[in-house]
Amino acid sequence: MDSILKISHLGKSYQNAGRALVVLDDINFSISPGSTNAIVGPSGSGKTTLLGLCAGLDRSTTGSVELNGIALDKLTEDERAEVRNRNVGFIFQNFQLLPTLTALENVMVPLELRGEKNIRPCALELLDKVGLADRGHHYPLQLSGGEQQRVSLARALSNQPKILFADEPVCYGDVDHPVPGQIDHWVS
Ligand SMILES: Nc1ncnc2c1ncn2[C@@H]1O[C@H](COP(=O)(O)OP(=O)(O)OP(=O)(O)O)[C@@H](O)[C@H]1O
Repeated sequence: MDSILKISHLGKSYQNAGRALVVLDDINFSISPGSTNAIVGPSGSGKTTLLGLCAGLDRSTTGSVELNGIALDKLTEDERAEVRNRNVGFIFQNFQLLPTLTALENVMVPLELRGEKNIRPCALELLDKVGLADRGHHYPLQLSGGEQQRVSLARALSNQPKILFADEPVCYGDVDHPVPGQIDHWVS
């Protein structure tokens, strides 16, 4: 496969109080398998919007997204969710951890939703990979920003994604715990 992600003539507008705000207009690029890529731009330029479209979290206004050979624009919401489930890991800018669940439980949620077995040891192994095996019983608010981000990374890796999207991945540095080498494609 030439590209794991192919974006063609992508556009996105939001409607605010009856007025259209054009955030993305005619965006074109491809991401090669095995590569690490960064999307860089000023605040408000549309990076989060673009990542959401690439990951199939949202629909574009114009153009197309092809993820791992699948044209997302032609799919229903449920079909897109299934494609995300099988292909995508996503680390949100604000991590989106569930505040009433512990770090371990947060990582267990997607495993449980997929009906997997042995979810506790599996989630513990993922937390171990990001250096947080001993913090599984902590709630998100009891963790630092970088630790919360690593819990979010562990959760994002739980479906062994083919492509990992990370919104603002460098706001917390951690040289001791780089992203595990199992990820083939990394977009941030
Ligand atoms: N759901 C929405 N409805 C209306 N406007 C939105 C929505 N989401 C984003 N926008 C607008 O789209 C623009 C791009 O937002 P986006 O979050 O993609 O930018 P960004 O480059 O990720 O910004 P930052 O670096 O500050 O996080 C902003 O002006 C924002 O106000």
